[in-house]
Amino acid sequence: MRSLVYPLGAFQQVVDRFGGLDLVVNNAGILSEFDWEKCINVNLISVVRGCRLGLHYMGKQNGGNGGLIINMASVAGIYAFPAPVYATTKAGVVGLTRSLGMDHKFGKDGVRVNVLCPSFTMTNFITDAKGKASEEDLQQMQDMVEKGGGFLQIPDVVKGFVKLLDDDDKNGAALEVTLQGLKYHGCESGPWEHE
Ligand SMILES: NC(=O)C1=CN([C@@H]2O[C@H](COP(=O)(O)OP(=O)(O)OC[C@H]3O[C@@H](n4cnc5c(N)ncnc54)[C@H](O)[C@@H]3O)[C@@H](O)[C@H]2O)C=CC1
Ligand SMILES: CCCCCC(=O)CC\C=C/C=C/C=C/[C@@H](O)[C@@H](O)CCCC(=O)O
Repeated sequence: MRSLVYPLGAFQQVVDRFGGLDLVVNNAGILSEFDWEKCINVNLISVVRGCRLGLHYMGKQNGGNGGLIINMASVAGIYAFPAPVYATTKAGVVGLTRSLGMDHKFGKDGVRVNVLCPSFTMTNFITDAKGKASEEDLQQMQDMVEKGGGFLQIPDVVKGFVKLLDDDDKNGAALEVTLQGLKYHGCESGPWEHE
């Protein structure tokens, strides 16, 4: 996903084979605090690229039928997190989603955009984390895991994903997934919205 060539080819292959596109999930993500530019490329720039391709192929203004984009961010994109660059990329994905989910954009392209923000989930991401951030920060993360009651399992995140598929009235919203359950972080209106 770090260049346009491959994803563009993949999107076009899907459209050619299935006659259209209904759902885009921008899932790829890494922890890489030392090679931080790689982290920004994979976690943020690639997600912008995936959203733009999804809007290109699904957008009604381009002859598409509308659709849904689900971006994978993290609770680290909402609250402070010991890996600052990783957190920055995830906060960027949350901001991107909220902005793409504005009503006037949906009115034009008919594409709903949401973001899933899980907490610590036991996947290869965790078992491969050693060396991707400082020992001190990784220890802080482990302390957070223990204070939070442990790791989510993949089915817990899937529940949040399915909720986003179903809730078609939450355009632009972020859905937080923790061991305490699912919680929407809506699109708080800005100061310009107030009378
Ligand atoms: N595991 C966790 O604790 C949490 C993970 N997330 C996010 O969930 C998403 C999925 O992560 P996991 O499944 O947990 O980790 P994972 O490491 O098991 O999966 C990440 C996937 O991204 C792919 N990927 C990495 N760089 C890529 C690139 N340049 N181009 C194409 N694909 C690439 C990898 O091949 C891998 O399949 C990530 O965005 C991650 O930041 C969010 C919150 C918590
Ligand atoms: C509260 C914010 C949670 C955000 C979680 C994420 O977005 C992804 C997690 C990012 C880094 C996690 C690193 C975890 C480090 C330690 O838990 C790890 O060293 C423990 C080793 C786990 C194992 O192999 O059993």
